[in-house]
Amino acid sequence: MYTLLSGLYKQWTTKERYNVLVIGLDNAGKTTLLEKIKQIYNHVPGLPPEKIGPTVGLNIGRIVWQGAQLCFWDLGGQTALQQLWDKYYAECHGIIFVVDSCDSDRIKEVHDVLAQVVTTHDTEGVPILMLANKQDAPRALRLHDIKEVFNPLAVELDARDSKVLGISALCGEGVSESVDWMGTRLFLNKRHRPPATSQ
Ligand SMILES: Nc1nc2c(ncn2[C@@H]2O[C@H](COP(=O)(O)OP(=O)(O)OP(=O)(O)O)[C@@H](O)[C@H]2O)c(=O)[nH]1
Ligand SMILES: [Mg+2]
Repeated sequence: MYTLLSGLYKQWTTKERYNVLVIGLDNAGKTTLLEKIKQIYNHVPGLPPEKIGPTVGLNIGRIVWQGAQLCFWDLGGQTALQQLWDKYYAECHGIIFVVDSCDSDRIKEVHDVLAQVVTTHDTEGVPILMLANKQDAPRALRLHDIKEVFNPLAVELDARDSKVLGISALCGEGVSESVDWMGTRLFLNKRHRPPATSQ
């Protein structure tokens, strides 16, 4: 009886877990986004923006979305730290690539870094969401211009689910739409990248 009950309990409380990698150049707003996601879904205050410094290690945030656990891995974007990203590719179920829409000088760099990510074998078939962040700033490039950066990558992106969305991680604009898009794609891609389980 005990075994049966504990088995049932385990079944009820076990959740599918999906890992979402949050990457992009330094200063793009990845950690700000993670804090906003935690704030919206976990109803916790989140770190104030002025307390967020450049990421050197890994920040992890977990939320429950439609009964599944989404585990966000926010990595540092500085050039030297980008070498660490590929250690996480094989284990991630989705990728959020954050772009600083205010930094038009680094748009070519954004393209080159993203090109590397999408042409790496371990990210094959993984849904990828590109977020044009800082859309609240008056000098931000508009979504249309940012999309042009991704057009040359269309062939690589074609074989997977991908989307470009404009957001403001600081204000929260577009953040839950981004999580919804990613969550839906993680479920749809389940056969290709099965979720882990966690209690
Ligand atoms: N205006 C505006 N500023 C933002 C937004 N998101 C982030 N920032 C600012 O951009 C700067 C960098 O934000 P972070 O979240 O630390 O950037 P990051 O991508 O995590 O940077 P690394 O950890 O170095 O890779 C901070 O000054 C943020 O306040 C946004 O949506 N709008
Ligand atoms: Mg960071």
